[in-house]
Amino acid sequence: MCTAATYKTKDFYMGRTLDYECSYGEEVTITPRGYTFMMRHGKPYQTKYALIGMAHVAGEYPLYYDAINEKGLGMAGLNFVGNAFYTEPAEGKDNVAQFELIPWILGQCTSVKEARVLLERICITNISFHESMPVSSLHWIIADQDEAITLESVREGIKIYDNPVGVLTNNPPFDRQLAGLNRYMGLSAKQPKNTFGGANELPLQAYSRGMGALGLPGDLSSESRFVRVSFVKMNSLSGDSESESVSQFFHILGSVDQQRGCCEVKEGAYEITIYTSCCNASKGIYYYTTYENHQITAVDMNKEDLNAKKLIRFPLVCGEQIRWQN
Ligand SMILES: C[C@H](CCC(=O)NCCS(=O)(=O)O)[C@H]1CC[C@H]2[C@@H]3[C@H](O)C[C@@H]4C[C@H](O)CC[C@]4(C)[C@H]3C[C@H](O)[C@]12C
Repeated sequence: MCTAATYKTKDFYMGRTLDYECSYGEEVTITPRGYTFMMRHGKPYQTKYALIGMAHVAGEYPLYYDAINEKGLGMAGLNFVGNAFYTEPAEGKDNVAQFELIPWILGQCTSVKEARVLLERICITNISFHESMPVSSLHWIIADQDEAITLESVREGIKIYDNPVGVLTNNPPFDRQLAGLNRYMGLSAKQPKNTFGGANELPLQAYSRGMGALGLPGDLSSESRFVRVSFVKMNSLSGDSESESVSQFFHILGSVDQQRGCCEVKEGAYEITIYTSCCNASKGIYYYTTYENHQITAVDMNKEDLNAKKLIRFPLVCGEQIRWQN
């Protein structure tokens, strides 16, 4: 399972949890401007804008899971198993393999508005990066400071949904996830009023704090995480400084954190939150924590040469960094 969310204070933030039972060996990776991608279906393509994100680097190829670009546009791919449907290349379309999609969009768009134009002629193809790698079944959130959309390639074709909550998890398809929120419209951060018996009121009491959100689902299913993180995000309050915003963002995604042992995917294998990211998309900073490193680590793309010829790679800092006080 995975969860992605956006957050706006003075700057625009976007991030995700990457939940899985094994890691593919990812690194924070900067793709500079003018980097050439050998496209599977067409002419080589050069990025106009630099991007920073989490990627598994194969040779000199960054296989991005999520990223932002230097213009403040962000994108994340989340599992969509059983619903994602990619096709053969189509005549007259921009044929883009699933693993090429993030650099294809972020390398040439400055906003969701521009991405929408590009997506009108896209065909996401079912070719794998390498025979040793499966084709991932994903859907994507694409967001900037003004709006967010969800992109799904399903059997009926390409679907683009406005995403007014700025949240994405996994199955079912996004329209059903969003409709699911209707069931929770009574939830509130305020204490509940007693309306239980209508005119025949019972003397019921709110005997504990937090009862306004009673019924908020607490389990790890994708639908429940969608509701929970949407509630937390929509009610979130923080100062707008960098540290207050980043701190609050990690708390938002903390509401869907997965602890080892709670979600068995096969005998003896458990899904965990491998990493949690928070990108300041306005400033080009990638913050992350890992399952075993709760200290926030950051990489600022603007401290690097964005016109470099090669990928700039940062292996993840893993292992708890404990600050001893005595
Ligand atoms: C496993 C990851 C998604 C995590 C997730 O959504 N978990 C939810 C599980 S479930 O639905 O609830 O069952 C996905 C997100 C991005 C994926 C990677 C990226 O797409 C980049 C390449 C693409 C290649 O085709 C496969 C390797 C890969 C390196 C992918 C491995 C894996 O599928 C990743 C890492």
